[in-house]
Amino acid sequence: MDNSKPVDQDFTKALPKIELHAHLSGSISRQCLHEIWKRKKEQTPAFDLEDPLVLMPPGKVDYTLETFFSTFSKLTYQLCNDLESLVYATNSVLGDFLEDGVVYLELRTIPRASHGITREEYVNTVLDTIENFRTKTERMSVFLILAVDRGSMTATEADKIVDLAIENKSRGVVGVDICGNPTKGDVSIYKEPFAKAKANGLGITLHFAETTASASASELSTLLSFQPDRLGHVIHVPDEIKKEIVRRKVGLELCISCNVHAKMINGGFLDHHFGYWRHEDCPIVLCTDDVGFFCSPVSNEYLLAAQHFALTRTDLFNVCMKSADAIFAGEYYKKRIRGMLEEFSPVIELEQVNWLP
Ligand SMILES: CNc1ncnc2c1ncn2[C@@H]1O[C@H](COP(=O)(O)O)[C@@H](O)[C@H]1O
Repeated sequence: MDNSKPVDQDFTKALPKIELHAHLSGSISRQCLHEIWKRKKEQTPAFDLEDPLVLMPPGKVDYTLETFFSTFSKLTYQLCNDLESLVYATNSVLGDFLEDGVVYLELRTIPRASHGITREEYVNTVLDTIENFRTKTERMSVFLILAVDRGSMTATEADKIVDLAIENKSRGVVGVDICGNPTKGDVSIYKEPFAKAKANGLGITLHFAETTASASASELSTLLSFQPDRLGHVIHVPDEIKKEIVRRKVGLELCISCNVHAKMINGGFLDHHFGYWRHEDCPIVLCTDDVGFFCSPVSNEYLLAAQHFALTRTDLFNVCMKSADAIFAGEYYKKRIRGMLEEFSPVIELEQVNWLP
C-alpha cells in the first residue's frame, strides 16, 4: 500500500468497508423522507405533516439525544407507517450504502407494529426488500439484526422479537440488539429473551454506556452477563469494564460523528474514544449509526478517523481487515470481505479504482 498518497474521499469510498451498526429508520436520507412525504401529500392532500426538508433542514446535524429520539416519533415514523413507504425507504438506504462502497451490511431495525401492520409483516417486508435487492447486486451482502427498544418494550415483547429473529435466521436475520433511549428502561428484564437468542445461535450486540445514565456499574455488568459478541458506542466505560471488554475481545461498533454531533462525548473528534480503543486488541468497526441525521456516510467516518488520528491508507486498510472478525454472518462472509480487501490493495496502488457494478 502506497502510504505516500494521502487518505482522501476517493480512497475511503473505494475501500471495501463493512457497516454493522446502522439503524434502518435513522439511515433514511432527508431526500428520501421528502419523496415519501410528497407521495403521501399527493394521495391525501389533508396529510398534516410538514415537509421533512423543512423539519430537517439540509446540513443540520446538531441533534441532541432528546431532539434525536423525538424526531423519529414526530417525523420518520409518521412517514414510514405503511408497507409501501417501508419498502421505498429500505431500498433507498440499501442503495446509499452500496453507493458509498459498503460491501457487507448488517442493518438493524426495531420491528414496529403500527396502523394495521404487525411486527411479522414489518420484518417480512424488510426481508423481502433485502432479498429483492440481492437479486440486483452481488457487491454488497446484506443481513438484518432485530432490535429491542428499551424505551418501550416489556420482556414479553422482547421475547417476541427474539422469536421473530430465530424464525427468520434462514432469511438473513443474524442477531439481536437492545437500543432506544438510553435514559429509559431497565435492561435486566431482557435477560431471558437474550439467553434464548444466544442459545439459538444469534449474534448479540448491545448499545453500551451511551450516556452516564445508562452506564451504572449494575447496568454494564448486567449487559455483559448477556455474553454480547459486540457492543455499540462504549463511551462511559469504567477502567475495570474496559479490561473485561478487552479480555473478551468484544467487537466494538464506534460511531464517531454521531457521538460528537449529539454531544454524547465531551469535546470534539480528537477526543473520541476511537483514539483509545484503536490501541486495544478488539476488532473496531467504524459505523454511521444514523446517517440520515448525522449526514456522515461510512466513507466519511474513515476519512474523519484518518484526519483526526493521523491514520495512513495502510492503517485504514488494517482497521477494515480486522473489522471482518466482528461480523455475525460467519466464515464464508469473513473470507469474502478479506478477499475483496486483498483484491483492492494492488488496485489502489495502480490508481485504477473501478468497483461500481
Ligand atoms: C445514539 N444512537 C442511538 N442510540 C439508541 N438507539 C438508537 C440510536 N439510533 C437509533 N436508535 C433506535 O433506532 C430507532 C430507529 O431505527 P428503526 O426504527 O429501528 O429502524 C430509533 O427509534 C431508536 O430507538
